[in-house]
Amino acid sequence: MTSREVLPLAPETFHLFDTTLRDGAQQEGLRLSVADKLRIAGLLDELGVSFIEGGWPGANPNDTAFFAAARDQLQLRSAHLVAFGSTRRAGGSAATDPLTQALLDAGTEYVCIVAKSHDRHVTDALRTTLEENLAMVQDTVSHLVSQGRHVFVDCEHFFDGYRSNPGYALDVVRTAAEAGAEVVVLCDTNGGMLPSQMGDVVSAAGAIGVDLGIHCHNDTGCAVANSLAAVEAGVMHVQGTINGYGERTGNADLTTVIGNLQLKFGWPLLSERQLASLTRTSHAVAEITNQAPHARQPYVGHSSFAHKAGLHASAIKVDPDLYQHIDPMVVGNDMRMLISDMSGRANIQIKGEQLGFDLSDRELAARVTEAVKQREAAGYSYEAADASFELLLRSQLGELEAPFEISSWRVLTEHRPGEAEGETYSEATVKLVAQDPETGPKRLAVVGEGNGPVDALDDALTQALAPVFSQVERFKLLDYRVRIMETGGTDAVTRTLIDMSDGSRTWTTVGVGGNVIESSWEALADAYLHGLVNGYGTHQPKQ
Ligand SMILES: CC(=O)SCCNC(=O)CCNC(=O)[C@H](O)C(C)(C)COP(=O)(O)OP(=O)(O)OC[C@H]1O[C@@H](n2cnc3c(N)ncnc32)[C@H](O)[C@@H]1OP(=O)(O)O
Ligand SMILES: CC(=O)C(=O)O
Repeated sequence: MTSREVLPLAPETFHLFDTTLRDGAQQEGLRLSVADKLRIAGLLDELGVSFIEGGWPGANPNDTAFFAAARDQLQLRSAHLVAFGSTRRAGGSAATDPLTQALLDAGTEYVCIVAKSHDRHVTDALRTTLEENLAMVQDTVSHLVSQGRHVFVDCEHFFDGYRSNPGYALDVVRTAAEAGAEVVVLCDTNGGMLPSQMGDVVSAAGAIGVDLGIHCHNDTGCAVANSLAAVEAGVMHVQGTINGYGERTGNADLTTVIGNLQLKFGWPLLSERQLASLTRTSHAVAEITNQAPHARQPYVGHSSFAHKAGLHASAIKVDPDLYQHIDPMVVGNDMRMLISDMSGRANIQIKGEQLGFDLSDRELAARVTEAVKQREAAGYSYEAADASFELLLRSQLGELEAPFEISSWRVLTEHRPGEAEGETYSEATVKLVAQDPETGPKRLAVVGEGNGPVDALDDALTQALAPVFSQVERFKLLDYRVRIMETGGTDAVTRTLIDMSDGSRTWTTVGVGGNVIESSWEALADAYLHGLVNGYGTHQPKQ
């Protein structure tokens, strides 16, 4: 881990400003209810951000209701809630502007208003004069200050505005500062900047002598880098969103910004405990917003500390720092070792150790590595299927005492004309021998039903095993993924991955076959085998 002191600024006066609930909610496909917003605000407060921008009161009933609910229900420990709005309408007065009043009615101590700072936006979008826009900034900020609010001003399109008319863009910053804004935030609204272009512009605004903030969008893929460049140029307030949610390509991802400020700049912005909640917060917010987590997200992604290549694993075995820029635990993440055809002995040894097996014997590790490579060549993929890898390992070690053996299975699917649209129905027969721990081998033959062949096989397998292993009734098939693939030659093979759960843990198996039923059956049978071998579904699972 490298850490360096970047700035003379005191970290304790630095603002981490989260706008997930306002700009994050501007993302396509993202919709937050009042309850969602309250939950996310609670998570952000626990994480330790300084400000939580909650939305635009008066712009829509949901945001207005959020601020009303926040007043009654939200008890923030350290963060301040911020209401967002804009400068008053052209030609009006802040004192009588309905949206400015709604901002005050939100009842927050802090407000953030967006102001135009690009001359062409003033003349073409606002359709007013440059002087009137300055008057709008002055009037709105001073009115809000006179009503006891701490005011931040977002200078929209500041960087494009500075390129078009630097004097005017700076006049907007100066006007906001003179009217009482505590922080003037330079916004890369179109997200078109590059890190090397930030410093000079930020320094020019800094010469005005007001505290500056930065708000970057990610249209060049540089939102985080641009934010850090602005911090290096002297801003003391960074705006961003959890997981980089936001309009178009999103905002600066605050999880990455925090990781970098704390672990690379060496600023203790969050406590150790708060920093260790970064991954959990990112995933919890993804869950609430119903967005799939981004596996390769820096610091907090599922793959951020996942190692696949054999050479990497062999060095990691000596010292994990050799292939990791930080200790993943610091941000609440974890190192994962992936098993694949790119594995060498070291991957297998580390993974085996994590699963509780001693693979220190080089020959044994080499034999398992070879078995993995052979099976991967045949179409198996162990990267996501830890449970199948564990079964392979047990079998290679001669430690697999199978609690059941399949004698045969069969599945039929038929279409039955019904009263309306008819129905498709599947029936499966499974014959097996279960090793009853008390009475010995027991031969069982069962017919299962389902709305599809895999469902019917699952039903039959559960029914067949349940008389001997009642815990299988807690096993539930959670997810089922099929992929048709070519392997070396001309024949296609089908690979199936199955996620199974017993309610408290989830495991994944892989099956491969010449058709979808065959591969599904292998993954399904292995999922039951893995669950039983490990004692899942019982109250006291084997360790
Ligand atoms: C860069 C950003 O992301 S800023 C945040 C943007 N977020 C949003 O727009 C989401 C919430 N917005 C809304 O619900 C609506 O746009 C509202 C309620 C704010 C306004 O709705 P409407 O009154 O129907 O106006 P509409 O959205 O069509 O146009 C915006 C108006 O605000 C004006 N306006 C735009 N920016 C500003 C500003 N900084 N200060 C004052 N007025 C502004 C526009 O000129 C336009 O005026 P017009 O009605 O005279 O044409
Ligand atoms: C204010 C804001 O969201 C922007 O300029 O992008």
